[in-house]
Amino acid sequence: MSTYDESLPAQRQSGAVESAVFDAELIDDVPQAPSLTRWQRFMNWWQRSRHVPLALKSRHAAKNALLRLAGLLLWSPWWFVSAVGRGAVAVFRTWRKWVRVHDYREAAEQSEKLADKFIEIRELTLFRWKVTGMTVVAVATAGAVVYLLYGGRALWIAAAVVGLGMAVFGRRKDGAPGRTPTLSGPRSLTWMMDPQMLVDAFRDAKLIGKDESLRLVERASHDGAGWAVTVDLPATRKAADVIKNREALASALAVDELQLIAERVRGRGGHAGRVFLWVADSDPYAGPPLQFPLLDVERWDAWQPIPFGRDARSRRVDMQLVWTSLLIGAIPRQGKTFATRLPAAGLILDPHARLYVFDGKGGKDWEAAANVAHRFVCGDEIEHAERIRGHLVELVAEVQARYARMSTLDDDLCPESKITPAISQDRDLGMPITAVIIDEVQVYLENPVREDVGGKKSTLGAYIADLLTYLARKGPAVGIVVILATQRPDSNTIPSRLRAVLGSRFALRVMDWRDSNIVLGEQITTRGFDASTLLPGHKGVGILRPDADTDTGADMIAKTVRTYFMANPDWRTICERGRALRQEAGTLTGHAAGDDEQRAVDPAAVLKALSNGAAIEEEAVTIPEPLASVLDYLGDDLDDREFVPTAELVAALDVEPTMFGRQMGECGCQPRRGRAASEDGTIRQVRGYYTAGLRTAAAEHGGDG
Ligand SMILES: Nc1ncnc2c1ncn2[C@@H]1O[C@H](COP(=O)(O)OP(=O)(O)OP(=O)(O)O)[C@@H](O)[C@H]1O
Repeated sequence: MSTYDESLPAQRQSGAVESAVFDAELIDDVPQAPSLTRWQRFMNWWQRSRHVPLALKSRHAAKNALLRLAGLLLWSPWWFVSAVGRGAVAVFRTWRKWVRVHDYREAAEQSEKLADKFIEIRELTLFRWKVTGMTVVAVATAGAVVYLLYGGRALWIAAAVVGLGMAVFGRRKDGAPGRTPTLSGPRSLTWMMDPQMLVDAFRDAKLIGKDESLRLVERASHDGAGWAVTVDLPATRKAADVIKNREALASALAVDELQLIAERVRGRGGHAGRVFLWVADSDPYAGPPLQFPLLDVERWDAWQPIPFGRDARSRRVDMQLVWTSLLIGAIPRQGKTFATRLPAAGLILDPHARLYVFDGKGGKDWEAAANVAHRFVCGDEIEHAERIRGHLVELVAEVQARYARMSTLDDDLCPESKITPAISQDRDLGMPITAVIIDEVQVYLENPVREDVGGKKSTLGAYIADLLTYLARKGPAVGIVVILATQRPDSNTIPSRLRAVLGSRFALRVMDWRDSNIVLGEQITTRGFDASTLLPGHKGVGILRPDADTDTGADMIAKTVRTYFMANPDWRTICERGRALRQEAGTLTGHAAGDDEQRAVDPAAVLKALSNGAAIEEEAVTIPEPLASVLDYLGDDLDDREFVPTAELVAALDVEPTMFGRQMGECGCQPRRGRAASEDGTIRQVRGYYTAGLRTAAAEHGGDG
């Protein structure tokens, strides 16, 4: 999947460099292009010169400088008042400590000599109270004298001087803990005025240490519908951790996590510690639906990435279908069918593409595709599931035949034993790009009808899962694309062996983080992506995890995408256009051409293919650490014991307790209070893990629980 910006300027890497910034240091390490002309040389000098003020170097910088100045002026009274307030509190605290002889008292307490020193401390306290009283009287007298001699103005001047002193005393110290007090509301506005706010937010979110700082590659600036900034983390910190803990950073910046985009800057000009942050001014997924760009297109090439939606920064996100397969999961009414119809539309507009469309919902949503699909089944009865099984068996045989046919092609036409555009469009070879699109696939996968598969007892649903697994595993190389959509993304419905071979994933809102992991892949929540946190009102918004093996998915783990909207009449128009294109090209076949007859296939060959292709193999069980070690340690005790104290596990596994707790949480195991016998035999309440919870978590990760 690829993203590119049509409407916004690309993320700026070059640009002006600020000479002095609060706590942060600005750098400019992006290479400049070699100057050619005199004008370019002059501009080069102008941009680099220390003597030319930053604000004169570009219109953008001038705008930012003006905004910054306006901001400074606007905010300065507030800063002063709050600094004086902090100063007053600090002065009061210091005085209180002094008057109560705090340090002396503490030292005596620590050396357990408080009783001996009590009289001494009391005397000193009384003396300091007297000094305080005398000072108050002296100041009041001095105030009265000044007022009598010089009038009220002198008192105001004195108050201002004292206020200034308080402000200096109360100025914020670097690394002061806690949230930075500011006016409520998003703090993105303040970034550009005060990079220290950003540094504080990183500290508050525990992404950098108390004594660490950020290096701003470029000062925060307005970019599109939000504020952008690129920062370098301290040497020991990783950009991936910022992405992972985006929610904490969003909280520190007081914005919704959907508004905060954190991306790694990779390749040239990037490194493992460089993060690009973008905070949307408002909800980036609100507003009128986005129109599907292919509505205005006469035809499309299935080999081209298909427009799928836009990310928060309004950059287009495309989806490459050839070479991969797609799983779409969501709870009902979030836009699953609409999202599934987008890649389908791209394929429909390619007259060379062949479609197998199966709709388990049985409504009107896919009706129009019947006019263009080679195979079409709509309904959730047993007869529908059986017909689908027949069509999938036919397709498995077709995959085998394609492999056999490709092995006879010469190297010019087929250089890599893989389908090419030329092969897929050559009608004599009969290997068009073929998509199997199944909406509400769980309807068929859960079909309990008993089925005898090659002498083994199975169910119709399990057999369909095996066939789909084979197609998703072996099909992409010969031009088969599998697209499955489900409203029940749980591990029982979509077997892990099938999920494991579905390369691209798209999760609209789901019930909880486990379902999110099931659709998007294990551990994705720990990398900062959780589809259960998407908002119900955000129809059509989901997290896309592209196939890392495709060109368009190589550079990103996942991203939140707002899918294009294609209303039913537009969908029908696209299907009609697809039919007309096929009629013109002579490629209208199967159901759409009134031919529903299944090709004769050798069932034994299909069964052999399934077992040879290991489609019925179970996916390797990968239980993440430290859960795997905990299960290892408990062994048979997992069934015999009800509760294991955290202290016991920490000691047995020799791990750091805080980190252990966090990692167990990421594996889905939360510590609870339980009863355990201590060394002296007494029963005590301690924190630990119930073995039932450990078993459930293990099962979630594919173990036998
Ligand atoms: N990209 C989008 N932008 C705006 N609204 C959308 C988008 N996609 C879907 N919707 C809205 O969401 C509603 C539900 O969509 P859809 O029918 O695809 O949901 P679903 O998840 O398939 O539901 P079900 O599981 O009940 O079939 C639609 O009526 C549509 O108006």
